[in-house]
Amino acid sequence: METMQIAPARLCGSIRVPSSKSLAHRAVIAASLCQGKSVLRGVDLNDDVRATLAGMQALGAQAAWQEGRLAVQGLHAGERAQGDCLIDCNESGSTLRFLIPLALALWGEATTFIGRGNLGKRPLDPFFEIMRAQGLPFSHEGDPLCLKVRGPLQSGKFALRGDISSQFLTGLLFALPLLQGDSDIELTTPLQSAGYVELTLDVLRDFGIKVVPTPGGYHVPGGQHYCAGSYAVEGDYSQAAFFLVAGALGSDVAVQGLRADSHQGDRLVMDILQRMGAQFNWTGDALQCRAPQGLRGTRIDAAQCPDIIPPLAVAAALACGRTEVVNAGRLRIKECDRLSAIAHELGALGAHITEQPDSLIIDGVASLSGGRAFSHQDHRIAMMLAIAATRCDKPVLLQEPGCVSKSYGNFYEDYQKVGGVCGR
Ligand SMILES: O=C(O)C1=C[C@@H](OP(=O)(O)O)[C@@H](O)[C@H](O)C1
Ligand SMILES: C=C(OP(=O)(O)O)C(=O)O
Repeated sequence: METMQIAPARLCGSIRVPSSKSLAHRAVIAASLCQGKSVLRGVDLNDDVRATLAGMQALGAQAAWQEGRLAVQGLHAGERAQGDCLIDCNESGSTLRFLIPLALALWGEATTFIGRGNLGKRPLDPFFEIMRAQGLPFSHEGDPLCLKVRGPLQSGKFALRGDISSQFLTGLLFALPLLQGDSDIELTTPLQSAGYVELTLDVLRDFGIKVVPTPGGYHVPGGQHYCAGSYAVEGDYSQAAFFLVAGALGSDVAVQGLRADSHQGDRLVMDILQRMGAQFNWTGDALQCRAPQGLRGTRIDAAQCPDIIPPLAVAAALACGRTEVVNAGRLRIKECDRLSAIAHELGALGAHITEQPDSLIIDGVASLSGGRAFSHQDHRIAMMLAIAATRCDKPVLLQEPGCVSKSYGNFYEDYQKVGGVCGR
């Protein structure tokens, strides 16, 4: 097992966060569905976005790098190669759940989705229900993932749960405009991770697609065409959260590349850290977080912002008093059981965390001790532990650090650039 030693060190300097993984997935998909050529600026080709790009290429899109920009030639319906299609999602839930409805809508033959890690164990039931209701054949093995599906998906009424993953809704919103008839999606349970659906609607609008929100869901006119254009992917708040938390814990890091008016749901990291006593300061596009009086515990609702809970747990572990992270059960169905991983791994470093079925109770301590900790092969757990190391008394010995490539391939380079001390 590979181990990285991360020595305690206060971070100091400025970093440019990678572009938003969520927006990059969406831009690549939308551009791939256009009839012409689109140019995407600022795409960070992490493992997940690479899987989405390769998946859209398997469905018939073409892509090439031109002077640091990604030129995407959309797929032409009816001109695709015939035969079965194989899509390797690697460990990306977004790729899998965004591309299943597209494969059903676009590909006449069978499509096989494969993947690794935890992906085969993450839920797909809302799509299974739709395929059953429409009489579409499918077969599924979870360990490792091997899902075979076959369209054609028909327009119409879709009843969809909103409280498992918003990614099912995003997948349908990409595919339904391509069908001949109109569709209506009715959410049968309240939508969680709703900010991600806002990002989907933003990108759809940018590529000329109309979706009409209705009281209980969405009306999606059929027969629409994605319009090619140029699109710039903004910086990622989910990744910035790690360095903003480091700032709140005494480091001096400026985070560049974020939009102050972003629609990313993980912008909530600023509101939550502010509630804990942190202050934010923008200088141009550089954002800095400080907490001169220290942090205090608070109540954090994870329902709309699951991805920022790992860094916020580090902030809470070192805050004064108790933090409750509630509505957090869905963290168990990510790349690992994140609720359990946060409690165990920060606990191994000296944090006081009690894990409950749907929540974490975190009682702040003055400092962490350091020691051996495991990433669970989950990028956000690895980055969480690196940020915790900035406030440990002794080094953190991080097992399996390489998983950061899922979303932030240069994480350790950036970490070292601002004075972090780590080596294999
Ligand atoms: O649509 C997206 O880009 C994402 C949605 C969220 O998933 P859930 O909707 O399953 O919470 C989030 O956790 C994931 O990292 C990215
Ligand atoms: C859960 C994540 O991504 P996905 O669902 O796309 O695998 C993540 O990036 O934390």
